[in-house]
Amino acid sequence: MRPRWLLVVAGTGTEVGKTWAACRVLEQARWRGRCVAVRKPAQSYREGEGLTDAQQLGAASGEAPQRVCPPHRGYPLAMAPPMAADALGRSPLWLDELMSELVWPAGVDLGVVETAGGLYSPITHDADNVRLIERLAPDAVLLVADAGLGTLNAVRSSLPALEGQHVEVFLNRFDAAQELHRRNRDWLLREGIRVTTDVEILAEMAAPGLIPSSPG
Ligand SMILES: C[C@@H]1NC(=O)N[C@@H]1CCCCCC(=O)O
Repeated sequence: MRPRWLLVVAGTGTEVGKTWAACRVLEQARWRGRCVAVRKPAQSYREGEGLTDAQQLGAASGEAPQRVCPPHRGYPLAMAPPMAADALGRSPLWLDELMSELVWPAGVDLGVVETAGGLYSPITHDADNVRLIERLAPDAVLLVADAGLGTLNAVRSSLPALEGQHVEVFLNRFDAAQELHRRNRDWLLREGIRVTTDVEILAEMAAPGLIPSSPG
């Protein structure tokens, strides 16, 4: 059963803070009494280096990590998941299989899918995250980018890959005291890009369908 609102959390690259942002969205929606669920179709990680993405996301959504990412889709090697599968001698990943494993419980208000790596990073042997997002046909995409130097290129080169999607850009690690951060935000806004730097309103931005319209 499809969630009422399906949000993809994608990134301009790896380690820009996708998991952190996804956790904040899930927590905010839960605080508002919404039923949430999160999926990471495949993940790779450095073994012994803290919590995996699925563990962090599960803590935020209240789900077991193995429901967030099936254990056979977890690769203890920091590479794109299909590359890690090759390197570990495990079977190849196919988009159709990942899609069929994405199962949602009934009655979910907000379903979040977190991608792995940047938009053009391969997620399976036959697809990158752009294709995964096309197949998911989400209600919105939260594109997470770092707020510092390189932001303009990272955001502007990612957006064409998301043509046709409703995109909200979140500038992570934004520091209003830094002129570069402020100017990056203003530059993107001036180009008509929807940008937020405020983590407190992330869920409202990324999932406006969660806020019930007032009667009358
Ligand atoms: C280690 C990170 N964890 C995860 O699940 N995905 C990241 C992997 C990023 C792969 C980037 C491949 C590339 O674009 O070169």
